[in-house]
Amino acid sequence: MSNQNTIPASVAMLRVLEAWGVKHVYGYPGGSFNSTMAALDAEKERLKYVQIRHEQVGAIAASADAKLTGKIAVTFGSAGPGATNLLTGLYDAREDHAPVLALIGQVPSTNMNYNYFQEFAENPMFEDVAVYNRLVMTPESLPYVVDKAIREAYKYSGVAVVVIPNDFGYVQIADEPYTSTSPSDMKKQPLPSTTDEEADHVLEMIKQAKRPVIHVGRGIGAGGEKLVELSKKLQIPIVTTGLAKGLVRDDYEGNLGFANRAAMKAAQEVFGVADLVIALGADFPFANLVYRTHPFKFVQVDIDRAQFGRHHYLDYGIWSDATDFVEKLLAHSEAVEPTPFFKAAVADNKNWREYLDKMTNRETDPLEFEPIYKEINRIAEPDAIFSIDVGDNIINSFRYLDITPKNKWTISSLFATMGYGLPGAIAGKLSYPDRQVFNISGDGAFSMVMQDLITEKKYQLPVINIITSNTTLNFIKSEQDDINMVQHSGIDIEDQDFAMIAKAMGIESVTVRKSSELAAAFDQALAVTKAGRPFLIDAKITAKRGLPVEELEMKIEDGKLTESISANYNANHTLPKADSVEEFFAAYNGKELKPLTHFFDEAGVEL
Ligand SMILES: CC(=O)OP(=O)(O)O
Repeated sequence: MSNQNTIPASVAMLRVLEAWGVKHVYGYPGGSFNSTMAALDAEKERLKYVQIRHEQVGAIAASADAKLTGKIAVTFGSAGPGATNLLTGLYDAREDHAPVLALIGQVPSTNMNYNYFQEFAENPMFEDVAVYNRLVMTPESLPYVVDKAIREAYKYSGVAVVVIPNDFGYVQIADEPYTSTSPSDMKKQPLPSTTDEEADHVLEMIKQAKRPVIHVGRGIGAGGEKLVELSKKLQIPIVTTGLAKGLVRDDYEGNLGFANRAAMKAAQEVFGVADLVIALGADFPFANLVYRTHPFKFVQVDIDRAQFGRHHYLDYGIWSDATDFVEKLLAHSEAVEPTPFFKAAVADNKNWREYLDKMTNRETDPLEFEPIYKEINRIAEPDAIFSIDVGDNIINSFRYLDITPKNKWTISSLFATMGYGLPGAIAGKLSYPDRQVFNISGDGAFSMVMQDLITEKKYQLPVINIITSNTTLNFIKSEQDDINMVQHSGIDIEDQDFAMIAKAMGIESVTVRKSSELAAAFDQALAVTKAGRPFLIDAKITAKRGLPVEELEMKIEDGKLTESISANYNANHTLPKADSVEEFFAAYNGKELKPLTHFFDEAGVEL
């Protein structure tokens, strides 16, 4: 090595990240991470260190970054609490299949196994969350292990963990590239496709069905328009999973939206009468609730055969890319005459979407949540990025936010990590500095991470933060309602003046209490963020529940459809009582809403 240039092992490691196109890393320093901190300083022209104020925020930001970009995102924490604080964000990444690299500080190798300050066996803790989980054993292997970790994170769309004894980072090693990234690394795997026989088999099943429904997930990718074509051609309504929102355009009359808890009425009702469900690139975590309500034939199309039968026993499984499946069905099928069932589904959908429009256009004093979404939609640019926190905003944004494939939006879908909105928005703005970014958070979720508003200030990230604040964990309150808890418990939270908190951090802000104040607040948010500064709107809303369409139950017996409200709903002591479906709708401002039975009768659907 004598006549060869050398560099610190930690610098060699960061150069591996740079070679993989990493532009920033999220973390907070600690003594056991100082060799990497020194390297981050040395490499600061090429790799930005983003100083978050809690490791959990860094790990969630990395998860959101990877979900938004599809590329490896990096976070770090030092030994002990720095490492343990990362876990929640790393699980978030694991559950949503995001490639994330976590660099973990460890005490110097010379002190390991002496119960040294902040020392603990870190790898066992990360065993469950990680697809790759290694302790670096020599300084020379540090950059290699990190390169391998990135490859594994990409391969398995998961979390790779590298634990680094601090002293190794200081050791001079040969100045070599340590990675050989090439365009091939980013090549997409060839996707499985649908055979002619499979397409014909499913078309035959569709012909035999009276009420087929397509349940599409994000596996449809860019194939939304093709799916719309198929839906029209075969007269099959589309129900989406939450994550497929925006992939099939909302203004298509046959797109009923999503079923179950965060649901649209027509989707819930039509799903409730389906006799054939085609799950298309969909991993639906509420399948146990929705798929098991009544018998139907089930076709599953997925690029991962290991998913077959995961949510429902299969009548027919096709190992295929979703869009390829749609294209094959288009090529093999003849157009179907308009069917009464499809007509009824479309009319039901129209009735519901008109109700949603009405709800956003109302004047409300005190403020209710729906008009806020009207304002967001008004000022949102066509390619805006939305980071939405866990809680009612998930349901409400599914229902009320206008999203097209030009937008990006990110949520914590399977892990449902409260405190996701703010870190997600930080990631959005760092990775897409030219795009408008919204953070939409409830007061409970926001206050779990609000110290990191200062990060928006520090890096001048012009995020529009909207805090829907009702001093209640409203989503959890609904869950308590749904199990008829006699007394709500633990869901009241103290009011906080978030606008004042923002101001104390040097961030401009405003408090809104009625809908007539919204337009001015959102205009101000637009002006301030266009000038390159973050803004916060503290929207003091009521703690009302949106119409819980998941309480609607369909039954077909003796050739007759009946629709009712679940017995559970009416046993509830806190929600508005309703003796009929019509009364139920009226209790939620929906006098004009009609049950599916009405649309079946109108269209002459024969059962
Ligand atoms: C988790 C939760 O209940 O959040 P929200 O109050 O925003 O619905």
